[in-house]
Amino acid sequence: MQTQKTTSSEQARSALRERLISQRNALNAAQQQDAASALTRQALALPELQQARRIGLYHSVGGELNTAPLIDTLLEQGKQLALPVLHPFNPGHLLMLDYSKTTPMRPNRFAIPEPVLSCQAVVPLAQIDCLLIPLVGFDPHGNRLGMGGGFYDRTLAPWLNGKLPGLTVFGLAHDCQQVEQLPVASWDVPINGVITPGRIWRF
Ligand SMILES: Nc1nc2c(c(=O)[nH]1)N(C=O)[C@@H](CNc1ccc(C(=O)N[C@@H](CCC(=O)O)C(=O)O)cc1)CN2
Ligand SMILES: Nc1ncnc2c1ncn2[C@@H]1O[C@H](COP(=O)(O)OP(=O)(O)OP(=O)(O)O)[C@@H](O)[C@H]1O
Repeated sequence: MQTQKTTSSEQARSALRERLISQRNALNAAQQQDAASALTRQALALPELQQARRIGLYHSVGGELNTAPLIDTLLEQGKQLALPVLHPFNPGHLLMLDYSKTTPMRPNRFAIPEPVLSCQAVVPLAQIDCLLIPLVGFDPHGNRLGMGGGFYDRTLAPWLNGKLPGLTVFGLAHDCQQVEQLPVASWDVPINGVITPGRIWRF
C-alpha cells in the first residue's frame, strides 16, 4: 500500500526492483549454473579477495546468483568466511557470523538460510576484509538496489561514514542486473565494485 510519504523515486525503485527480479527469475537452470561458474572464476581473480583473510558472503536464494560454488572454493582455500543473520536486537540490521561447512543453518523469516545464532560466532565488520553482498540492480556509478529491506544500507552506514577503513565491498550480480542509472536515495551506500559472470566493475 502506498502512503502519502511514497515519493516518485521510491515508486521508480520498486518498479525497477520488480522488473529486475523477474528478469533474473527467468534464467533457466543451465544459465544459472554457467553464471555461477563464471562468477566464481571472476571472484577468485579479484586481488581484494585473494588478499582477504576474512570474507563476508551470503547464502543465495531464488534467482540470485548461486554463491554455493564460491563459498565452497573459498573454504577449500582456507579463507575464514562469515555469513549474515537478521540482527536479533537491532531491527533492520545484519550481524555477521563465522561460517564453516559444519555450521548449523536455519531459514530466517524470509526463508533465507542463515547460521544459527551463537555469541561466540559473531564477527565484527571491522574484522572483515572483503564483504560480498547481494543486489537486485546496479549502475555504472556504483549505486545499488537491494530487496528493499534496507538491511545492507543500515549495516554499512558506519562504513559509509569512514568508520571501517579496512573494508572493501563488492556486489554480486547477474549481468542482466545492470541498468543505466538507478534512482538514488540519501541512505544508499555506494559500493567499491560489482562482480558479474561477465566482468568486474570498479567504481
Ligand atoms: N540471499 C540474500 N540474503 C539476504 C538479502 C538478500 O537480498 N539476499 N538481504 C538483503 O538485504 C537481506 C534480506 N532482505 C530481504 C528483504 C526483503 C525480502 C522480501 O520482501 N521478501 C519477500 C517477502 C517476504 C516477507 O515479507 O515475508 C518478497 O520478495 O516478496 C526478502 C529479503 C539479508 N539477507
Ligand atoms: N541507514 C539507514 N537508517 C535508517 N533507515 C534506513 C537506512 N538505510 C535504509 N533505510 C530504510 O530502509 C528502507 C529500504 O531501503 P532501500 O529501498 O534502499 O533498500 P535496499 O538497499 O533495496 O535493501 P537491502 O539493503 O536490504 O538489500 C528505506 O525505506 C529506508 O528508509
